[in-house]
Amino acid sequence: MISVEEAHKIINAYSLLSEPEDIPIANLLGRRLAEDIVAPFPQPRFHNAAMDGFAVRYDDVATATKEHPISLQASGELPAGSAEQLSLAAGKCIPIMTGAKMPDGADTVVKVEETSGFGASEISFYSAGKKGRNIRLAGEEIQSGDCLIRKGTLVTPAEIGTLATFGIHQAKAFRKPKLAIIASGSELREPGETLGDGEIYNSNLPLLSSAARFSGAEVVMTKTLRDAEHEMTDALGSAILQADIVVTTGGVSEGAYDFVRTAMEKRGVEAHFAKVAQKPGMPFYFGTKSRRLLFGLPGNPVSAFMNFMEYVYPELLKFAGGEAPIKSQGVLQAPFKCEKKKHRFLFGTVRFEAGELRCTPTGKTGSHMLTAMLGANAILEAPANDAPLPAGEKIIFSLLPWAQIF
Ligand SMILES: Nc1nc2c(c(=O)[nH]1)N[C@H]1C(S)=C(S)[C@@H](COP(=O)(O)OP(=O)(O)OC[C@H]3O[C@@H](n4cnc5c(N)ncnc54)[C@H](O)[C@@H]3O)O[C@H]1N2
Ligand code: MOO
Repeated sequence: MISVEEAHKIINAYSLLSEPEDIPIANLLGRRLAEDIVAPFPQPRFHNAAMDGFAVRYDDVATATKEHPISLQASGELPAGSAEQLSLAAGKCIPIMTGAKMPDGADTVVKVEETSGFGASEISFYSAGKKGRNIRLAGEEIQSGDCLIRKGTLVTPAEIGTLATFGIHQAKAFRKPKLAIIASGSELREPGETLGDGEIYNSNLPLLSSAARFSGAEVVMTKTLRDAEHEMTDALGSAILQADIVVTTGGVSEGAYDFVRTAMEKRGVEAHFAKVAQKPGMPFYFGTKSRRLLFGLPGNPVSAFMNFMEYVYPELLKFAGGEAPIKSQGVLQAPFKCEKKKHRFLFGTVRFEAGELRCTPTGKTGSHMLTAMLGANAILEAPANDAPLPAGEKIIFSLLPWAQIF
């Protein structure tokens, strides 16, 4: 049996990173970038008007007031998008719209509200504002060649908008992992079916498939098997063909019908460990085969879920160019029952109250008690300890990916 730290160390040594691919901007949301994005031109690209109004030489209107307006002759017009490079002569003004290129010789834009308005050949100016006012200068936001977005960044609407601003219609991004999930257990029936004596519903498949989607992974195969070695060997064979990461639940401990380890061996998977000193989730297999990671999770739903979040979820994120989620610390509001020789994981709640993060563990501690997860927003954890951690002690927690601190 190895420790949680050792299990992480071994899995980390086999972490996968997908090969980058060119992705059009419409499909980039939620992906991690596999390249730095560099500004192909300055932003703004050219000096342009920030207001609809008149391009002027400031000195021509410097003393204008409502009581003593100054009149200038209007010539030409500059709507946004105009390629014309006009030149402003002294004593004149040019009507200009927001976003239009500044004419040569102009140093200020007076907005139309501070004038007699568009449409006449003679314009009265009622105020000049400040020299340089209402002009967006070329490069004031970004210089050509500046790094806009770093490799590894998760693409959100902010990145999509920035790429579009610079006319970038595709970028190199990491592929999302393909995940296969296999549930084994002759006692399992699917929700919607009728239960026979001694049977239970298969909660692990829907539980893990739905959790996986929050990582961005693509679930390419789900299968439920009876406890028969050839069924597991066949399913592993097709999972290895289709998926980057394979997860099984059940059949991984000491029972007479626990075939995961032997089926993995038959498929030529190299085993790295099969037991971790933790509760829940102690029977836990990890193996690798030709750029595939294979996780044999225990059948108990809480155990399967805890191990999925602790070990598999980070690998799904890393495959797609991300990083393992960061754990935080809060203050216990009730005692946390530790295990003497095992690392303990429990569902719990984290609230922000009186300036601190307050953590309360669930009272449902059994690894078959999946309803302990209802209302939980975090997984709390503590290393092996002879006594419970008392209220007031610090406790480590991981926020569930779909939850918030309340
Ligand atoms: N002699 C020993 N027995 C057990 C040990 C042990 O070390 N020695 N470990 C116990 C622990 S801890 C766990 S956890 C379980 C893990 O066992 P398996 O991974 O082999 O899982 P199964 O025996 O197939 O199932 C365990 C439990 O979970 C239920 N189950 C299975 N699959 C599903 C599913 N898809 N949806 C809902 N529930 C599921 C199954 O009916 C069992 O009740 O082993 C202990 N035993
Ligand atoms: O490792 Mo098991 O999950 O304690 O029931």
